[in-house]
Amino acid sequence: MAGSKYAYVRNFELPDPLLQGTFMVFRLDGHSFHRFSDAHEFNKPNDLRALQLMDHAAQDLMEQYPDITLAFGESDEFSFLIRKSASLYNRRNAKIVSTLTSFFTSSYVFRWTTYFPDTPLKYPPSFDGRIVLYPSEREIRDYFSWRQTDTHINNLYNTVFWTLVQQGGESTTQAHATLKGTVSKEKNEILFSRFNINYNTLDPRFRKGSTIIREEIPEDSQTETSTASDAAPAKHMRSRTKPRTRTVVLHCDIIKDEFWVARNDILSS
Ligand SMILES: Nc1nc2c(ncn2[C@@H]2O[C@H](COP(=O)(O)OP(=O)(O)OP(=O)(O)O)[C@@H](O)[C@H]2O)c(=O)[nH]1
Ligand SMILES: [Mg+2]
Repeated sequence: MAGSKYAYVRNFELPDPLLQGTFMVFRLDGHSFHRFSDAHEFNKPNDLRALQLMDHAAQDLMEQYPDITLAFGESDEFSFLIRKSASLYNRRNAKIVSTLTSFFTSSYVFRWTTYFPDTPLKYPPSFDGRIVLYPSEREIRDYFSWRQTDTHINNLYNTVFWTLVQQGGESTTQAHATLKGTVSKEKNEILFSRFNINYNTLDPRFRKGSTIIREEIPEDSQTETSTASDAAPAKHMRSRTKPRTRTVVLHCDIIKDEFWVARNDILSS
């Protein structure tokens, strides 16, 4: 059918392909979550329910998009590694970013009541999203090390800050002043000497963030009701050669070589 006289406006749309053969890192971040966490009374410094909800939305996204091989999340953000060879939406930048951000956001809202049964949503949360391309494995490993180091720095600060306020009776202004200019060692020392808290024994979830990988489901536990990914085709259509996988949340050291050596499939293809 011939286009209308208006159809020429389409020519103003520009292609936005992402370079082939490069790793894509898709990161999303809660918009104004300082306000959102206050409005919904998140526990300070870490709200387990909020973190588990983020993890669940991230798992939903990985189950929807098999090209994602790894995810890492902390606070109100999550990063996803999309394989180099992915042809997802013809590698169109805006299409991938908008669709994945939208899917994650709706999953977050969809599962809200599971984690916050007694806290009605006061307004719709939103997330921003972006993709950064990286040429090689080195940058990918450094990228995830960067995010996990950030988790550590933020969590140590927030832990000491809120301990000074909640257990030390300091005002938030005083706590800021107490921590001003301190290095990690001094923050650890404040926790230990004043509150008898050994930072290294606190829940690794808070110290190390959430790392989500895929693992193969053993053949004998593959049932119709399993929570496996791969947007499961009918059982009789499944390829026998391609094992089904499920996503698993870990709180481990993604910075260490061991993580990558044990899971070389994350960076392959
Ligand atoms: N109390 C509490 N607050 C949290 C938790 N996780 C995230 N937040 C809040 O979310 C904020 C996330 O930081 P940012 O992403 O830098 O800040 P933001 O307000 O979301 O601002 P933009 O991302 O720039 O829109 C933190 O500063 C906290 O205020 C949590 O577990 N407990
Ligand atoms: Mg944010």
